[in-house]
Amino acid sequence: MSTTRGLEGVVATTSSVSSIIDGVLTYHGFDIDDLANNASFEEVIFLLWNGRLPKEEELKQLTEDLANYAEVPQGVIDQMKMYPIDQVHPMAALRTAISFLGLYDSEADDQSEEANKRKALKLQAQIQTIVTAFSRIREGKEPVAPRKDLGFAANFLYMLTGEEPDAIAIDAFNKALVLHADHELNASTFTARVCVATLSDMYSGITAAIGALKGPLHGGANERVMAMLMEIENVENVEPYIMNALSNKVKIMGFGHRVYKDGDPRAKHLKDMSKQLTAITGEEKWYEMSVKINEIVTREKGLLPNVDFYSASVYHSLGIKHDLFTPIFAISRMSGWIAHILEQYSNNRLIRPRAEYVGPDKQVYVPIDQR
Ligand SMILES: CC(=O)SCCNC(=O)CCNC(=O)[C@H](O)C(C)(C)COP(=O)(O)OP(=O)(O)OC[C@H]1O[C@@H](n2cnc3c(N)ncnc32)[C@H](O)[C@@H]1OP(=O)(O)O
Ligand SMILES: O=C([O-])CC(=O)C(=O)O
Repeated sequence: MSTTRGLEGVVATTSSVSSIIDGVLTYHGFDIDDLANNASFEEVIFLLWNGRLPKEEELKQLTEDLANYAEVPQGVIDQMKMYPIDQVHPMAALRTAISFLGLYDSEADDQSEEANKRKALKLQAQIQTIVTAFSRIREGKEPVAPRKDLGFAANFLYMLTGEEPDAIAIDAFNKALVLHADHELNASTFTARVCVATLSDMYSGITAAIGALKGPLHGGANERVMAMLMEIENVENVEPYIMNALSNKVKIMGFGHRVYKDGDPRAKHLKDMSKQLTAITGEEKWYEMSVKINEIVTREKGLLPNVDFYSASVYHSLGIKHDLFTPIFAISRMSGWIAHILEQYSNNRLIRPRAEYVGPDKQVYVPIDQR
């Protein structure tokens, strides 16, 4: 038996949801650059779930369905009010709330195509209601109900603040959602596929995926990038801070990638957005510091920024609390997780690799009083 640490380079499944080939990311064959510049997140959801772009009527229907399903059962809100708010990270809250949401769905274990389609819509619509409701509950505010006349990106910002967002914020948030929607067999998507390959239900698959996304080597890096920027404080401090971190073998969050070695194609979009948004807020220093960190880490380690690096200053500029950055990633990635779960169900086989045993051999049981 041979092993590959971290399964690097191992091809574990076929998929037609998204691809990374020669550093180019596509969703079902559409280049991410094309989608980031042109598509709404709703169009991307349709694309990931159906393998083609929607016609006008189909997009209208999906947008309406998402709005109609956006309200979460009151029990989920009431339960969130009982979380030990002071010590709960929003990703932990989200993981628990999504699992709890499954208890309210009488179709949770019905794996017919129609039931799975309804669950997909509910999960995609309700994840952002949960994230925004939790954010408000912990601030002692009542959740804001979703509005049927707002699109997906606008509804998130509206439910978070209770105020209608402006066009620039909606556009930026939409683009961020498009950029994060899917990414081949990343750790959380693989987790979701392993889970549902036992023929477990969609809520279990998504709950497992949220747990995997939460870690700092995956989606949890974006929040930590902002924490690093806050700690560094200004452009002058960047060089000594980063050099010191590197000499102490501290990983710089938002850099490096298992698959991309010549750069993450999503990062340039987020970098442009960071520049644009920090100019609007008058807090250009976050962009300038990010660029400087980028220069040093690339110069010293040859590492390039991944999707999590510039997204930090983008979300910060949109006025979003830093510990909501990873839940936002989950809101977007929900679309990809669901696409992969549906693909897994459609051609399922249990995922069960082997482990090469490296423990002791030929042990003999010794009664407890003789050990
Ligand atoms: C959405 C996403 O999930 S994108 C990734 C988000 N995660 C991060 O940004 C966290 C920081 N980055 C990392 O930890 C890694 O680059 C990963 C997890 C993304 C990829 O990891 P792997 O492919 O397993 O690379 P691995 O962790 O083995 O690193 C290889 C070498 O590069 C170094 N390295 C990799 N990333 C970094 C980094 N961000 N800062 C400093 N050094 C790094 C490692 O220390 C290691 O060096 P060594 O060989 O001297 O020990
Ligand atoms: O693909 C990965 O390993 C991580 C990543 O960039 C993502 O999930 O977007």
